[in-house]
Amino acid sequence: MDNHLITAVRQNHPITFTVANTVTSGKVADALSAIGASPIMSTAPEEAADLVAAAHAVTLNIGTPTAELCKELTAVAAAANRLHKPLVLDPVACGATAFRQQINHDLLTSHQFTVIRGNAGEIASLAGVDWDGHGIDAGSGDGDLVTLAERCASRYQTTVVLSGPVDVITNGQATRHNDRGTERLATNVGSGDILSSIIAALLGQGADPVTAGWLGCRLVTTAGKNATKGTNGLGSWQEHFLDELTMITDEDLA
Ligand SMILES: Nc1ncnc2c1ncn2[C@@H]1O[C@H](COP(=O)(O)OP(=O)(O)OP(=O)(O)O)[C@@H](O)[C@H]1O
Ligand SMILES: Cc1ncsc1CCO
Ligand SMILES: [Mg+2]
Repeated sequence: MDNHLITAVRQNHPITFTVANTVTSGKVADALSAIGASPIMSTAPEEAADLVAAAHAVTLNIGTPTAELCKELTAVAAAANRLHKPLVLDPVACGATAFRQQINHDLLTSHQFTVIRGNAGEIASLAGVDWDGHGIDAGSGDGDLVTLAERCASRYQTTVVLSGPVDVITNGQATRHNDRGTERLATNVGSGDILSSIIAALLGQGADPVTAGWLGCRLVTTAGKNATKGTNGLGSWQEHFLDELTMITDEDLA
C-alpha cells in the first residue's frame, strides 16, 4: 500500500481538516487539493467535533494563536483523540514567545499527537534543548538533529518530523532521512505548513506515522525541486510548485 499512497489519495480524497494559521491557510488548502486530498479549514469550536468526525485526519497549526483559538485547539484535539483520528501538530515559532510555549505545552500534555512536524528551532524548543530560534525559521544551534528529534519523540511518545535541508523522521526506534529539497522551499512562506497538512492527508489514507512523515517530505521536496526548473523567482516557482504537486506520481517518490 505504501507504494501506492498518492494513487490512493487521488482515488479516495481523504478529508483533511486543518486548524490553519491566517497567513497560509489558502496555500495549504491548494496544496492539499493538488495532491488529491479534500481540504477543510475551520476555527469555530461550535463545529469542532462534527468536523473531526467527518475528517480522516486533523492538523493543528499554531501559527497565529489567540486566546479564542485556544478553545478551538483544545476542542479539536480532544475530539480527534476520542474519535481515534490521526492528529498532527505544527508548533509554528513555538520557542518565540511564552504564549506559544504555553499553548504547545498544554496541548502536548493533555492530548496524544500522531506526528509533530516542525523545523529544528521548533523541535528543540519542544524537546527543552537550548537553541537560537529565528521567528518562524529554524535559526541556529548546536547538537545532532537526529538526537534532537529522538528526544522530542520520546518526550511526547510520538513521531517527529524535523524539517530542514535534511529532514529527519523518527519515532524513537525507526529513523529515516530525506534530502531532496531546494532552498526555495525555505524562502517560500508556508512550505512547512503545507508539509504538516500533507502528512495528515497521508495518515488519513492509512499510512503509518513514519511512512507518512517520510513520504510527505519526499512529496514536498520532489515537487519543490522540480519547480525550480525554468523558474527564477518565488512567484513563478509557487505556480510551478502547485503544478508539480498536481502531477506527481508514486514512482516519482522512490
Ligand atoms: N535549506 C533547505 N534546503 C532544502 N530544503 C529545505 C531547506 N529548508 C527547508 N527545506 C524543505 O522545506 C520543507 C519545509 O520545511 P521548513 O523547515 O522550511 O518548514 P518551516 O520552517 O516550518 O516553514 P514555514 O514556517 O514557512 O511553513 C521541508 O520539506 C524541507 O525538506
Ligand atoms: C509568517 C507567519 N507568521 C505566523 S504563521 C506564518 C506562516 C508560516 O508558518
Ligand atoms: Mg513552520
